[in-house]
Amino acid sequence: MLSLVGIKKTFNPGSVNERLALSGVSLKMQAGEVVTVIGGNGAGKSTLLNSIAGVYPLDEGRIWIDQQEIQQMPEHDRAPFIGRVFQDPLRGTAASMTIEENLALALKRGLRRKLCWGIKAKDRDFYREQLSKLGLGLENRLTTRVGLLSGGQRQALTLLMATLVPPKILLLDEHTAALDPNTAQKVLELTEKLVAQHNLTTLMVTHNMADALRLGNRTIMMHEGRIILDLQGEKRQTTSIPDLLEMFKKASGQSMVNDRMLMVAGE
Ligand SMILES: Nc1ncnc2c1ncn2[C@@H]1O[C@H](COP(=O)(O)OP(=O)(O)OP(=O)(O)O)[C@@H](O)[C@H]1O
Repeated sequence: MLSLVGIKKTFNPGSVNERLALSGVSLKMQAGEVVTVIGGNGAGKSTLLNSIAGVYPLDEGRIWIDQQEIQQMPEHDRAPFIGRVFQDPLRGTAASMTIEENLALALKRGLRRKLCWGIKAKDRDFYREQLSKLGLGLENRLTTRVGLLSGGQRQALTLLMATLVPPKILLLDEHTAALDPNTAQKVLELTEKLVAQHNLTTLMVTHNMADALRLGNRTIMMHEGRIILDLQGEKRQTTSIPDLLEMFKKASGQSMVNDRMLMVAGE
């Protein structure tokens, strides 16, 4: 379904700010597979997701989604089949537009036709039905500007928008990290529900080791731009958080340091 072969990316090559972000990443995912991604600061997790989304050109490597080779395809051409949710709740929605206008935009994402702003009664019924699944009462606030919503409400709406036209692949980049623990839990539950409902092939970066092992069916660990561990099946089911930290130490020769992970530990 998704296939990455030998992805390499260095930022600012040849300058004092040169940063090796991906040093030959290969990964194959089956349709419907949900892979959680963990690793220390600067391991290359976001760069991996950005490479799939086409945010910047790769130095080397090839990417296929289904039979289509996409590494040369510009970001906007990939957008119709890639859903994304970022850490920052402000990024996925347009603050000055209403909830229904945001949903109308999301619905047209997959269609190559001009935007038409007439929102019909039939569309509103559909939006209400979809919003009611979030359990946040947003179905009664279709004409509320999104800028007035809380971070958690915005992130739930972003998730709904990213999956309204089911994407071929869903990329979640620490999408609950900026939320308070209760809201983060609700957004995670919603994520599981939407992913299961559409059987979405998903890559989810998280700093939360428990979530990494509990959610989805496979966990990859990154370090210095490489995948150093790929856990699935029975082995994953019997792996604990201390096991995971030990595996990281063994594979990388270092202790895993991730500032957001430490924040969770301190809660
Ligand atoms: N746009 C960019 N310009 C320059 N350097 C970048 C850019 N994006 C990432 N990097 C660098 O590439 C490396 C990998 O960064 P990346 O954000 O992918 O790591 P990460 O695993 O997501 O880390 P974190 O958990 O800290 O967010 C880091 O050294 C980072 O500083």
